Amino acid sequence: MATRKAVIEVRGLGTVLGGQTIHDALDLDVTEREVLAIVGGSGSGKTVLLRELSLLMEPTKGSIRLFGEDHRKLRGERLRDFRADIGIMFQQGALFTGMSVLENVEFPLKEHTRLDRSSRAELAMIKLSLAGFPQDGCHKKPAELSGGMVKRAALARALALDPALLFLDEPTAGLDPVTAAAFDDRILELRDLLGLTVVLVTHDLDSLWRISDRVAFLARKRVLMAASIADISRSDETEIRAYFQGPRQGGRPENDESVQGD
Ligand SMILES: Nc1ncnc2c1ncn2[C@@H]1O[C@H](COP(=O)(O)OP(=O)(O)OP(=O)(O)O)[C@@H](O)[C@H]1O
Repeated sequence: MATRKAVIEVRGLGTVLGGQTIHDALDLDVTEREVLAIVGGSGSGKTVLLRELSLLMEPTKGSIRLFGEDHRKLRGERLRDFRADIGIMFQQGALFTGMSVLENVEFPLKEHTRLDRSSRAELAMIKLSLAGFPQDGCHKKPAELSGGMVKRAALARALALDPALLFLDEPTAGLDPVTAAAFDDRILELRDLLGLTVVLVTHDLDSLWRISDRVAFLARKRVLMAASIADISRSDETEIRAYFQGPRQGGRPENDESVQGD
């Protein structure tokens, strides 16, 4: 099988925020069409890492190569182009509350393309449909939507510019298990259909088993281990054991056949 290209290569990343070291000498690779989940205890720096990988925040040290390009060389127009190739779904959806769902999904198209209004609306409807958002709800405001619908609208907006790379911050948080599983399945379908590379932060163990190809476990300010969820959950590292065998996790069978390898 042909080797897959690296989409993200992180080397020696360091982050200091408010005098506190969050990451130190952190390395991570993500390959094309991979679903990589970032996990770790609260405050281990998952969201900060996601923001750095998605070019929303500059690390203090080290390099992030995206599609082979060093983030430090991305400026002005080039940075704008790169940002357009990245879809981000924030934790609470981060939809504009004063706009309808359709206007929210149209927004990036308005910012980054010269499409006219009707073409924008047409494309936005396609993205909403890809995200599984019901057509008849597209004129609703975010406050009128259920949690699951907010996530789907936010996903549609993240897909607006046909990104190659999709970042999801706790996509299933706050969803009931059935809605969460349906959302996970949608992510996998989109990965296959659109050839996306997906990086997500999650605390949802069901999601980890269902969709991740690999899991990067953050502890001691770095990626302590990056491997399949089956391997990670069997690790002897103290932090990993504590995380997966904590009182709320329940554990998983040794040979869970629903798990798909690389
Ligand atoms: N803008 C900021 N300024 C100062 N400190 C920050 C800033 N953003 C995050 N931090 C700190 O960085 C650390 C890591 O935060 P982060 O949100 O990445 O953690 P996390 O692993 O995503 O946690 P959780 O699972 O609880 O969401 C925390 O101690 C947080 O207080």
